[in-house]
Amino acid sequence: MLDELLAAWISRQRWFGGKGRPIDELSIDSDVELTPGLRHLIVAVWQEGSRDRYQILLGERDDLPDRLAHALIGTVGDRKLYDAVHDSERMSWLLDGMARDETRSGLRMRHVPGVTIDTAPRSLVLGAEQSNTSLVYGDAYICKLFRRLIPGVNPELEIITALAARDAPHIAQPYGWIETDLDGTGTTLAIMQEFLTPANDGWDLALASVRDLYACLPQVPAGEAGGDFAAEALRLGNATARVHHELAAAFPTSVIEIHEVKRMAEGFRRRLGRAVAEVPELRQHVSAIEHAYHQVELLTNEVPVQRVHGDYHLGQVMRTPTDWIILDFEGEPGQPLAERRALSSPLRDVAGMLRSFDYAARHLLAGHPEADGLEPRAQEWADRNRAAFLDGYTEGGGVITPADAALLRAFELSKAVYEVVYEARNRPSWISIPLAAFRPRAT
Ligand SMILES: Nc1ncnc2c1ncn2[C@@H]1O[C@H](COP(=O)(O)OP(=O)(O)O)[C@@H](O)[C@H]1O
Ligand SMILES: O=P(O)(O)O[C@H]1O[C@H](CO)[C@@H](O[C@H]2O[C@H](CO)[C@@H](O)[C@H](O)[C@H]2O)[C@H](O)[C@H]1O
Repeated sequence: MLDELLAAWISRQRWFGGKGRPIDELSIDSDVELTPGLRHLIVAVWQEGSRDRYQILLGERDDLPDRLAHALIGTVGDRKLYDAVHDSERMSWLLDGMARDETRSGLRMRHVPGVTIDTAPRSLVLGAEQSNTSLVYGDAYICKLFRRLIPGVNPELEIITALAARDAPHIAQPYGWIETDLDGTGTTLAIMQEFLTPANDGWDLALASVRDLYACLPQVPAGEAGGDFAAEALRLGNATARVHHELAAAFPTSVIEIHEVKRMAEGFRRRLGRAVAEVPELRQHVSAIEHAYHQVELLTNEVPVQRVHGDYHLGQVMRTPTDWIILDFEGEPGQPLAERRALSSPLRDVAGMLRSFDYAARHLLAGHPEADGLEPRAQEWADRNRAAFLDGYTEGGGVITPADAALLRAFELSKAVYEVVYEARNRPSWISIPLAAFRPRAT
């Protein structure tokens, strides 16, 4: 009964990674009471022979107040069951637990040594388009609850604690975390960090700039439009290079020898093969993409690798009054943990952000009645900000040599392939944005 209710509910959640595929079965792997009226569930969702596990904080009440009506999952007996992340009373329990380093029903709640947690703030669920669920406590903390669980320490926790220990700039301070054992392995369930305020998401800032440019009549060059973003793109490039430097200092680094570079191209091809099988629109671009991947096989230099961000885009960076802060070092949601923690070329992150400038420029064109006329403006905005970001990256000490062009292009295309699948699953009306990346271009 509960499993059926959860299966129907989970498939509608923004953070559910298996959208677009029917759920064959949902089973409850663990169900523990944390405190009266609050249960922690780990459920296994079976789809087309594969299993993903998710965590759910399940609230139970006899009556559901109006403020929680939208969180209702269903009624079992005379109890209302609901998504407890929306219940600030129950969510105080997590904050208290981290403040006191408590362990309850197998959940270990911890704070970063030396930090004192204020337990007074009440939580609100952040309304962001997310692969997880974030609770904001007052204007002090943001606690990200990972929805899809993968056994092991989350790379984001690993990275931000290592960078904070080095007093690295451009990160949000970590304050606490929650973990449990999954398949016998300590597994991160949540991470709590400093809540940045006032601060603006890079995506929102970039879109404001693009809107300004489109609205600017008579048309002026992007650099002369009111909301030009290039100075910010430059600063962001600079911050990115500094964080790459810190990551290289905090974790081991290595190189991919020339004879192994071929394997990188094979990795790109495997992802392409899987993507084409899922999204047939990609098929017509395969030979152009393959051509770019082949250039990687012709590289004659070894490739330096290190820990990287892994899913770098404008939605992962925030501008505070003083600086750019980089968030969400957990890699691409949906990839195996080993892949997300693997050393990679920092060019992968550079490529991710370059793609994001294209996204910001093109996102307002999808469905726009004047899309054709605005297309050159979109290209101009993207080119200008991509170039500024690259300048900032090298100014900040990042290394991009002429020989890196082939690898950077391959990373960009591989990211676009990932994005096509991501959009097909999550936002089909956006799919034209990453598909535009496969058109021939000058740079
Ligand atoms: N430390 C923070 N301070 C303020 N806002 C934050 C912070 N961390 C994340 N956010 C907001 O939450 C959004 C989603 O966060 P993110 O870590 O990218 O989650 P997800 O991995 O689920 O996408 C960000 O785009 C940003 O708007
Ligand atoms: O932020 P997440 O870790 O959940 O990342 C996933 O979702 C992103 C969308 O929210 C997605 O990013 C794509 O869309 C962005 C605009 O919404 C754009 O800035 C990015 O360049 C583009 O890749 C990301 O790929 C996905 O992993």
